[in-house]
Amino acid sequence: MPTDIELPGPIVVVGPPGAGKTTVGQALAAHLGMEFRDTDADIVATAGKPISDIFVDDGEEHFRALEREAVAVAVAEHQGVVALGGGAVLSEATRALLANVTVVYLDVDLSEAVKRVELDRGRPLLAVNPRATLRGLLEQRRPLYREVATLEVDTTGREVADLVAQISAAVARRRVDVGGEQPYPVIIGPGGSSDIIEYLGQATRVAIVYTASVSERAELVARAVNSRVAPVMLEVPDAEDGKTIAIAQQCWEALGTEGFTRSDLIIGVGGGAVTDLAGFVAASWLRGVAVVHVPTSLLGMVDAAVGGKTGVNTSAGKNLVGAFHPPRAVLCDTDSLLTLPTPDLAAGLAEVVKAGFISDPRILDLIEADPKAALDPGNAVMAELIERAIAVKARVVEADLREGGLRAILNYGHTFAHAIEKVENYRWRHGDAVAVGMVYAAHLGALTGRADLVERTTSVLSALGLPVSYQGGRWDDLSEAMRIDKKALGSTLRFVLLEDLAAPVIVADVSAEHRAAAYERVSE
Ligand SMILES: NC(=O)c1ccc[n+]([C@@H]2O[C@H](COP(=O)([O-])OP(=O)(O)OC[C@H]3O[C@@H](n4cnc5c(N)ncnc54)[C@H](O)[C@@H]3O)[C@@H](O)[C@H]2O)c1
Ligand SMILES: O=C(O)C(=O)C[C@@H](O)[C@H](O)[C@H](O)COP(=O)(O)O
Repeated sequence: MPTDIELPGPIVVVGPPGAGKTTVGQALAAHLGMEFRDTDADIVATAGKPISDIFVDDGEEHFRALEREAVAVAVAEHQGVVALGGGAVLSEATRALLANVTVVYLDVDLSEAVKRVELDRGRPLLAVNPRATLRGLLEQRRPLYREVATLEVDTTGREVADLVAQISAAVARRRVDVGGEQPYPVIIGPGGSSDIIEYLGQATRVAIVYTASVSERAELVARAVNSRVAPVMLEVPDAEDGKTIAIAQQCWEALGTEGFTRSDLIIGVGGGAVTDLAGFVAASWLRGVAVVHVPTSLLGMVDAAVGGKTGVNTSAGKNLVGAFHPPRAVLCDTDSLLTLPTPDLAAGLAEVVKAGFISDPRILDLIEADPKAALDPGNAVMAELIERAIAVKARVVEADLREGGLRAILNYGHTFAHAIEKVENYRWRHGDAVAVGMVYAAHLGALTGRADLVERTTSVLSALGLPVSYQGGRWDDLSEAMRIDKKALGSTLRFVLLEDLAAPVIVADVSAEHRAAAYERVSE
């Protein structure tokens, strides 16, 4: 995948002897393409003798002072992975050096720690009776490791590769570049929203559009912005209630009052509804000011905030008023996902599944292998899914921003989904509607002689707890709602169907009989 890894500074690895700081630290550094550094090795180089000799000749206190100095230098200079000696956290001054650093605490249970250190007898504090000594060390130091840790990982009985995948997903930021006429980065990873300061440009005024549900996230962004400009906070109604022309109008009024000019900036902090609205306000104010999206929902990260489609709903249908307006950057702070309710995580995964069917079947394999992991924001599987889905969208929108052709494939399942949303007065989650819409499209595909992906579609969506059917007896309303679809040409409806997995086509000749028959099959 065409992605880079960005680190928010060095990653420091701490933990007791036998936890695997060197082995895991080196493997993590290799995986991230970074350098590995070990403060014990730095101390040996500075002192010109082995650590055991420093303990014997100069005493532990002297060693801790050398260690403090080595940690201070490493944290200030190094951008890779730094492993500290097991006792480094004993010094309060050393712990203070770790206050604003990403620290991974590797833990291990006593028996496995004993086994591991018995293979490595060169440790001064473990020369005699390692089991009792280790037990004492673990009891004394565990609270101190926890005090400095950003992430705690139990290494007992686990493979190094598995640990590396978990840690890198949890601490490293990834980047997907969206190319095309107006390129921009999508940054993915924990804590990413604080990067906002890099994307303020020349702005002397900044407006943050957000909903009450994510006020803490908006506050974090506001604090970061505030070091340059005091932002105007524009709280809007939640979800689709905020995606209206009336709310856009209120935002325009606020921008007018604040005297927003073309060099100023709008930031959307929230789910897809907020980023669609904020993007539309930015696209229309003075015919276009910059917008940075900080999506807080999974669906916002993998789809809505990326690609430059912005808009609001009207009484005639979903997203019928809008503009193509690419953002300056998209900051996917995956810490946000920790507060997102599971049904909203699942709804976001519906768009990820879509990316799997239209372009990247590895997504489907990953979800089918472990649907629970796919729904777990702390799991490396979810991190990989986010990145893969964004990469699919990036490759499509950079080739066809204004949906002249290819981009329509991103609408797979959406003709029926948007009809459900309209008929349900926008009270259905978008992702839930897309799930049912994909089952409908799979039936249409099978009915029209293409690949039969109905079983795979329903099973992968059901595994995520997503709906796969819709109530019967609503065909007239639904087919009326489907008439106003942005893919339609004149009175001809066009559907995205799959010739096969990852082989989408845009089809204009789906008969009324097939459309109605697919509804019968998807209805409960
Ligand atoms: N522009 C595009 O390309 C594009 C693509 C896909 C979807 N969309 C649009 O995106 C919208 C759907 O996005 P969505 O699923 O994010 O819905 P949403 O914006 O309505 O958010 C869903 C719910 O989650 C809450 N929420 C968001 N982040 C949270 C967090 N971190 N913690 C707790 N609660 C949180 C919201 O307040 C809301 O109640 C639809 O309007 C859809 O049309 C646009
Ligand atoms: O980005 C696109 O293009 C998409 O179609 C992505 C869809 O997942 C998304 O729901 C989008 O908002 C639908 O666009 P619309 O043009 O059908 O309103």
